[in-house]
Amino acid sequence: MISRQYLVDQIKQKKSFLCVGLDTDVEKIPEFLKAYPDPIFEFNKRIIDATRDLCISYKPNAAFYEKHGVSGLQSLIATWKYLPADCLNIIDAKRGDMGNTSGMYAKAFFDESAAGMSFDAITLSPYMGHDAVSPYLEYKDKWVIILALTSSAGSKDFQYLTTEHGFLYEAVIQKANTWANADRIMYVVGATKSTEFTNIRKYAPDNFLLVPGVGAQGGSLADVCHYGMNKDCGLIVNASRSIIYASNGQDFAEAARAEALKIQQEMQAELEKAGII
Ligand SMILES: O=C(O)c1cc(=O)[nH]c(=O)n1[C@@H]1O[C@H](COP(=O)(O)O)[C@@H](O)[C@H]1O
Repeated sequence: MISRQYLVDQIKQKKSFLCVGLDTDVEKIPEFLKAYPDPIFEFNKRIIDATRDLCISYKPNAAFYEKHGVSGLQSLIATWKYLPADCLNIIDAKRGDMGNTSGMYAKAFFDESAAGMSFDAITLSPYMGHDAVSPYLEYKDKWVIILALTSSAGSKDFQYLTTEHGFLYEAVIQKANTWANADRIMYVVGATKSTEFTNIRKYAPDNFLLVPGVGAQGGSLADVCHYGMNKDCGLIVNASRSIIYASNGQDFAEAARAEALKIQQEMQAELEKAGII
């Protein structure tokens, strides 16, 4: 299991809290890779080889694989098998269904004997409540990552509705933190919402936060660190397109590395500034 302490140690060792998003779109990968039997896996493999020392996590987004049906599932399984064991490997599936069904999704992504994959963590929608999340938390060595305040424009439609516990996204965190095994819950907070991090930290002072939205979506890493970092860092910041599509030529893996290195160096400076390393 990737324990909380292991994650903190990895952050200190690699001087990074970067998660590379494997949102692998066949329309965007270099042409020459299409000659390989599994172009998606071939692309991911080279991205992983080029970035594994610079990041502490990878996050394949299930949609980019499911889109291709059976072959996409095969690419996802091959990618999972190749993901480095020292990284927190997240399946970004944003599932959330009633208990019985959630149990099936949990098996699919957590139990290798079912579909051939066993990710360390999964993203989940909290909308259907406790029974949508608890089947995943029953896996003692796994993390769940609950959508709290997303980076999307549509976050305003529901997440900012006011409840007796504050905004809905605040109510989500307060409630989920009361559930059994809540020590294995992380929350998604978009980098585009950096000023809200102070608020989020009131309810989730110690939880790790998965923060997408830097790079292509324009969120500021400096702001995320300023408002969201805790004493252990407590952040896993994802970038997908800005890294993996830095180039679509023969040099795509080197270009991805250069982009990841830029982010890692900024992260190192932030960790030093906070006295974490
Ligand atoms: O759960 C997520 O990872 C997620 C939540 C959110 O609020 N915003 C968000 O962008 N994401 C995911 O994070 C990734 C961001 O990709 P880029 O915008 O290309 O860096 C995509 O896979 C999104 O689906």
